[in-house]
Parts: sequence; structure tokens; C-alpha cells
Amino acid sequence: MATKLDGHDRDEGLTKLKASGWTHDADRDAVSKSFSFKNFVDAFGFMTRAAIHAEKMNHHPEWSNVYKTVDVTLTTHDVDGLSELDLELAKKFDELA
Ligand SMILES: C[C@H](O)[C@H](O)[C@H]1CNC2=NC(N)=NC(=O)C2=N1
Repeated sequence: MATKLDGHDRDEGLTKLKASGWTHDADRDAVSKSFSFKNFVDAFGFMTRAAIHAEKMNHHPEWSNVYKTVDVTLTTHDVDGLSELDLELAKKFDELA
């Protein structure tokens, strides 16, 4: 079971995510990023690779796709906010994009 991030780990994690283009919604305690690709095939390829990774982690994104854009929001529903799993998944999505 995930635990809600707090203290130094949370500050450090959020700082790193913001530096790579993620924004933090304080009301939901969620992070979001809009990924842009060359075309639909690249966007959907990213979603396919990301989905396989998310399923392996048993941690799933809220996301939507329009043509070559994929909008992603990450939060941990089980703890009503950010956990280490969100930081890990965000980092992986950045690597895959
Ligand atoms: C039962 C199952 O392990 C849980 O519902 C998992 C599945 N994927 C999840 N994904 C996300 N983003 N948050 C969760 O709390 C969560 N919980």
C-alpha cells in the first residue's frame, strides 16, 4: 500500500517534477503534464509503452489523447494525494516520451 508523501521527500520530488514541466494541483494533490508528439502514431506509441509500465507497477494514470497530444494527471487514489508511486511513474513517462 502506498503512503502519502510528506516532508523532504515530497518537496524534493515536486521540485524535480516542476523542473521537467509538471504542474501541481494543490486542491487535488495531483501532478499534470501535457506531452506533445510528432503525430498520432507517436502519441499512441507512448501511451502503449506507458500503459504497460503502469500496469506492471499497478499504478495507473488519468489521461486523455487528442491527435498528437497526451494529457496526463498522476495522483494516488488510495491515499488521496501524491505518493512515491506518482514520482516514479512521472519519471518513467518523461523517459518514455
Ligand atoms: C487495488 C489496486 O491495487 C488499487 O486500486 C491501485 C490500482 N491503481 C492505482 N492507481 C492510482 N493512480 N492510484 C491508486 O490508488 C491505485 N490503486
